[in-house]
Amino acid sequence: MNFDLSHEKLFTYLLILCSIIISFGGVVRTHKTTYRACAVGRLNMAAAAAVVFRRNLFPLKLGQKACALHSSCALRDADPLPQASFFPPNDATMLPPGSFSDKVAFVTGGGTGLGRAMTQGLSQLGATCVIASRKLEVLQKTAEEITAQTGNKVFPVACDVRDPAAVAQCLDQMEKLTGLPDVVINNAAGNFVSPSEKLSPNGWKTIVDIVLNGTAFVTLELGKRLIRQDKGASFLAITTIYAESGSGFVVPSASAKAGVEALYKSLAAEWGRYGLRFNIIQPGPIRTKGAFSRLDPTGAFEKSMIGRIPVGRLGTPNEIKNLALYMSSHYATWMSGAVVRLDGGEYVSMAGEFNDLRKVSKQQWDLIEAMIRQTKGS
Ligand SMILES: CCCCC/C=C\C/C=C\C/C=C\C=C\C(=O)SCCNC(=O)CCNC(=O)[C@H](O)C(C)(C)COP(=O)(O)OP(=O)(O)OC[C@H]1O[C@@H](n2cnc3c(N)ncnc32)[C@H](O)[C@@H]1OP(=O)(O)O
Ligand SMILES: NC(=O)C1=CN([C@@H]2O[C@H](COP(=O)(O)OP(=O)(O)OC[C@H]3O[C@@H](n4cnc5c(N)ncnc54)[C@H](OP(=O)(O)O)[C@@H]3O)[C@@H](O)[C@H]2O)C=CC1
Repeated sequence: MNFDLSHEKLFTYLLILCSIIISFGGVVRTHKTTYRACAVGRLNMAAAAAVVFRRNLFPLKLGQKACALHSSCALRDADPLPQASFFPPNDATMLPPGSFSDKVAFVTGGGTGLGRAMTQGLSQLGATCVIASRKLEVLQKTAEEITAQTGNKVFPVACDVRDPAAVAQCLDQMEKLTGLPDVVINNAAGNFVSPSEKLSPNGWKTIVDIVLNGTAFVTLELGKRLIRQDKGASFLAITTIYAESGSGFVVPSASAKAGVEALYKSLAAEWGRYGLRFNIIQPGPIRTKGAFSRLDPTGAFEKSMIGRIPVGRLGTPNEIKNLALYMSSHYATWMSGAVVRLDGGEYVSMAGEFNDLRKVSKQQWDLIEAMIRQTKGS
């Protein structure tokens, strides 16, 4: 019998064995690294298997704790590249105080991640905010925390944007609480990575319903009400850089986000006459629990993702906040139909045919140049 076991395979099998031991609650030492299973019960096995998967793709640093697939664990934090020190994020709120005094802002998905950061910024600059999503407790907690910080009211309203009747009810509630908004941010989304051949019709529908139909229901219903009251407003949609390129493994999201961009560009053209502006932000990767737990649950891809961002780091929620505040403010009244990419250069970095030549060393360049110069004729 031919046992073709390379060192690499043996190591993998050893790790799988370790992961099984971990799943029974143990602590295992391999290669001077201590892995403590961060999950309990049934999640133990999945977490440990994820560690094995990740380790085989991108080795963990010695001493780094494995923490995959469990909500009680902090998200992993892959190191930025050296050039990131040139580009530190500036999290301070950029616009002058009072920029949104007497304004009302409506933010979908405002309880978590980027939506929460944008709500915090709007509130800090004087806006009264209404945040809407499915989980009322999450919204309530965020609303209390922000109000305590800024002194301005944040109203939580439960709403599943997939349901047009629920959207109408939510807007009725907002009208009673605050009146119609001056600023609307369509930020709610759903997503998960999956090979397209594994997608069920309901998997497809769920994402398209949240992202495209949800944005359309909110935007059309609010637009009609604003038009009836002859009130102007700024609409902003949060899409993604792959809305433009498309992307495998997130096909429903890519399709729905592209639809959102078409919706917003179309309405910018049609509804300017009613005092309504429509703009789009395409963020690159920003570590939020919502996104990373569904798009890189093992943490295997974070390092390579950072590697292709010219600025050498992920974005921060506050960087999106500052751009969103500007685009929604009275400083940006001439901006409509705009699509602004904020991604540390990731999109162009992935697009350029020759960009992998960044990996070529100085000595290799000398060699390459010499070879090219030696070539005569064609
Ligand atoms: C190269 C690697 C790159 C790594 C990238 C890392 C970082 C990120 C970088 C860039 C990010 C760019 C864009 C990000 C866009 C985003 O939108 S991020 C925001 C993500 N946030 C959320 O998704 C929050 C809300 N999400 C949810 O509530 C749920 O995840 C869900 C969207 C599934 C909706 O929940 P619910 O309504 O409860 O649906 P169900 O659980 O009932 O599921 C509905 C159907 O979908 C199927 N399904 C669910 N998960 C999967 C899966 N993982 N794979 C395949 N199918 C799935 C489920 O089975 C249901 O279908 P059936 O009824 O079974 O047929
Ligand atoms: N983080 C990133 O790297 C990137 C994010 N984006 C975009 O940024 C936006 C925010 O994402 P992020 O903050 O990272 O992730 P989150 O998961 O934190 O945000 C998504 C929000 O949408 C809400 N939501 C989901 N489904 C529904 C629904 N059916 N009805 C109402 N609300 C819903 C969720 O609240 P609840 O569960 O209470 O309903 C949640 O607050 C999204 O549009 C996303 O596509 C784009 C590119 C990169």
